[in-house]
Amino acid sequence: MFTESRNKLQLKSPSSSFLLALLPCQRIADPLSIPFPSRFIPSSPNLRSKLSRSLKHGSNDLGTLKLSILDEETGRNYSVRVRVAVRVRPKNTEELNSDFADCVELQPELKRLKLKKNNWSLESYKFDEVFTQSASQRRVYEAVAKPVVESVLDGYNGTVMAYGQTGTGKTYTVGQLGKNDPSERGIMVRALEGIFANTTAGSDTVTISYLQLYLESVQDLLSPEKTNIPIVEDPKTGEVSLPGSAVVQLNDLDHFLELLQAGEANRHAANTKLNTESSRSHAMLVVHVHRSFGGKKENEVSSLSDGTNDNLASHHVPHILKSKLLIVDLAGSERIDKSGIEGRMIEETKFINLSLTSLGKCINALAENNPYIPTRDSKLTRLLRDSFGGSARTSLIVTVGPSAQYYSETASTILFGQRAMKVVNTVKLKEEVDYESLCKKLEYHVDYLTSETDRQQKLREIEREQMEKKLKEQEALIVETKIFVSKYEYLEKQKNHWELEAKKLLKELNIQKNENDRLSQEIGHLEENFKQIKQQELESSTHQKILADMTNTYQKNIAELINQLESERSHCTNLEEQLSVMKKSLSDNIKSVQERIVDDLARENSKLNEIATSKIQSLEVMNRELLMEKDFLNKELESLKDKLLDEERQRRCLEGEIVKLKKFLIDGNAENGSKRSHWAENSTSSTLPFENPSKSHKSRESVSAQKDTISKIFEEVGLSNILPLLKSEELDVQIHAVKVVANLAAEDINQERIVKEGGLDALLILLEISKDATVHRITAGALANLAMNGSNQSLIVSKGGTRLLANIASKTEDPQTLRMIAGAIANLCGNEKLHVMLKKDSGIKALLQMMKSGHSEVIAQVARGFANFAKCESRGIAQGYQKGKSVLIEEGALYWMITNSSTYSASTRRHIELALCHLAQNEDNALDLIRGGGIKELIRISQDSSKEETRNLAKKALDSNSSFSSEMYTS
Ligand SMILES: Nc1ncnc2c1ncn2[C@@H]1O[C@H](COP(=O)(O)OP(=O)(O)OP(=O)(O)O)[C@@H](O)[C@H]1O
Repeated sequence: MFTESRNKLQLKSPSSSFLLALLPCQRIADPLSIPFPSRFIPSSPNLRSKLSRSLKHGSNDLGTLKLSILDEETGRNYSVRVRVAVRVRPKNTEELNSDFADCVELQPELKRLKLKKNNWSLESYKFDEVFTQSASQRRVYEAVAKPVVESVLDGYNGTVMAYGQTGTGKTYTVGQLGKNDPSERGIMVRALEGIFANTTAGSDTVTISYLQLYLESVQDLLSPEKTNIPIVEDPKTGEVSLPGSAVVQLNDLDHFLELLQAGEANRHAANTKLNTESSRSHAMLVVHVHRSFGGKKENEVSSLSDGTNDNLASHHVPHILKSKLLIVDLAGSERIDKSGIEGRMIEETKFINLSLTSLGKCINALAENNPYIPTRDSKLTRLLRDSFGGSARTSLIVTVGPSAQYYSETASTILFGQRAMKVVNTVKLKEEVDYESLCKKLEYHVDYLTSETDRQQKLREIEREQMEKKLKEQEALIVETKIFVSKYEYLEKQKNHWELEAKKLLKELNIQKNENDRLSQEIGHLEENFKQIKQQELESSTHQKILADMTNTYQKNIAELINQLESERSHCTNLEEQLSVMKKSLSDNIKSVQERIVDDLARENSKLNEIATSKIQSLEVMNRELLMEKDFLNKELESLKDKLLDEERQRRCLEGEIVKLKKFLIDGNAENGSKRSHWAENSTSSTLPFENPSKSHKSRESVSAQKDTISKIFEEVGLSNILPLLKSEELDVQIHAVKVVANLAAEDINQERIVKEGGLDALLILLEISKDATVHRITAGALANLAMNGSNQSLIVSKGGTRLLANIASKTEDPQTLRMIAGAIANLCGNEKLHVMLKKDSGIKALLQMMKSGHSEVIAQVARGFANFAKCESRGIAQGYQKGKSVLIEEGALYWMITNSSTYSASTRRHIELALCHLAQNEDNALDLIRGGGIKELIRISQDSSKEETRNLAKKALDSNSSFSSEMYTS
């Protein structure tokens, strides 16, 4: 349960980075309408210096304390004034029964305390916060100590200290355990609660030491046998440490409560006239916080990676933040005569008053910019050296009693507080690179690339084997084709053979014909002979008988011959018939054989031709492909080898840079340290470091050189190496990579470059495929940042960015993600060329949907989007290239705007008012505005709006729009 709550708190923090990132675009819409979140640092140099100035000149609001966390030069070291609050203790029984009137009067709303000397003399003092007698312990913690604790979690040293006359409530304010009633818990317990809630067990460590300064001897309250512990000042950093004291690593809050109670029991206390439990020593709780970031451990999302500083976190370099929180419960100053003490207690009081006097002297010297600060006069001032005029962020609470009986003590406490308000510290971030984690990360990356190259090589091997197999198949096909060709040649031969056979038959037929002709001629001769014989018969009647016999013989011969002829004829006819049958069958045979052969041959031929051609072609193609593939594979192999060499080179280069950076940091520390020691050595004759322009300039140069080196490393790692990490299978790496890209995208100069190098595409793919809510939130933030750049806007929309953002918005309820998405779409609404696409890709619908989330920051972005959209539309109407009813009205946004124009925060209200006024400039929107009650709103805006420009816009619409005039006249 406990770990869970710690993680939950951590997850909130990264989102705040995008508040900063969104600012430049919001500035375009309406610079004064942007609310400052508590951890927000303005990016505008003017605004920053304005705020810084106002704080230096005594802005007395502890609520705005966080705004002073700005370094106009580096964002890492910065000057901040000691913050002072005053708390008045409720009257005790003695005071309630006494005749003394009150000498203090509070004006909490003005943060003023009036001190009445008598009825005629009254002086008024302004503090950063004043707490009345009824102020709760929680409120005191939140206003005084919480900002310091947050700063400690961010890597800066901090001090919270209570000062006041004895019995005025210092221990109550600081050290109260609240065992039975947690609402009574003092600053120490609440501070540790805050630290535990924002650190991760395992990767972060929290250790404490608890000490008291008694009779100028430092004694360990956790190990009381240790007395006279030496105070050691680091000659390089000036940091104070107590090497002999017990340092206990805390497990949880209960562990701390046990230690605190044990320590309290060892503290010197006594019963005096002014306080039955008067502390006779100054108690100091020292809390050391070490936080690791960017390493291999999970759940490391840090409250620090909020992009407010250009620190190692924003470069995704593993690093450790080391900071120290000092909580001091001073012993009370007292007048020996009034407190009624005696014996050893007089001695104690003298020591207490002496140390407090020397603290007062140091504060006076610092407040008056005195070059000599007498820190060595007492152990108390040596212990607190870093808290006043040093590098810690300090909050002081001064406690006073109400009674006029202690007027002079109260006045002295008030003056102490007033002087402390003039002291300015220069807080410094204590950040170290976690080289071990960084090296591990790089080694992991190299391993990954090596295994990836091996895998690619194996894939190429498999592909090559497959190609060889295909080649073998093609060779088998060629063999098959050759068989087909030889079959074709065999058929060709068959065809020739049958043609020769047909010619032979034709020859035989001709011979038979000639024989027939010869027989016909012979018959003709015989008939001629018969006619001659008959002639002779007529000429010689005597020879008739002979002739008759001869005739008979001849007739017989003729008949025989005729028979013979007949038989020859019939034989001939038979032969002719046979011949014709043969001829026919032969011609049929020849024809069919010829046809079949020709068909077969043609078919086979074309088939074989086709097969052969296609095989040859495919073989050629395959051959070419194989050659190309071989070339490609060779090139791939070469480029992979090159890549590997590049990676190796880059790794070596980074290692070199790390060594350089390490050296640089060591040198830088040494330089800072020597400066510090120089100041320490010369503190009697020189001014304070933050006030010496030349010294502070040097320190700025050193920090900016560090920053340059880190930027250089980043340059060398390069976007091209970071963008592939967006595709990492390791979610942690993916989240860190997208965070780096989002942070880079917050800078104007990076926005076009990220898109050019493929960052936009990578982010859109991530948004589409990732299922992780954190990735969605940071990616949407990165897109919101990129959408600030005009030339990126159309690319985001044309690549489907609006549709993806609308899709995520429809699936999430996380207000931070919705705020990023609404911010991105709001930026796109400021580009009139994209309005049609925004409507088409459901961008306007998504805004309307998100407004239902009810979350004020989301609604503020939605309202800004509507204002941007309406403003562009009204400009288009005025310039004549746009007409018709507003898309916002068509999509149904008007009713919400009219009914909510006076319900939300001031900035949201101003956006809605602006949107309504722009809509009212268009005649085509008039009817909808009238029907929806818009006239009433416009009249209200024209009178009440906090912005003159908006009031004038409303008046202009009401005056110039005839529909409004006639409607107003009628009603
Ligand atoms: N704001 C307060 N509300 C209720 N009781 C208070 C408050 N401030 C102080 N007291 C009570 O007043 C008494 C004196 O307070 P406390 O011991 O904290 O004073 P102190 O300044 O630490 O004194 P000393 O310097 O002598 O140690 C205590 O009984 C304490 O409970």
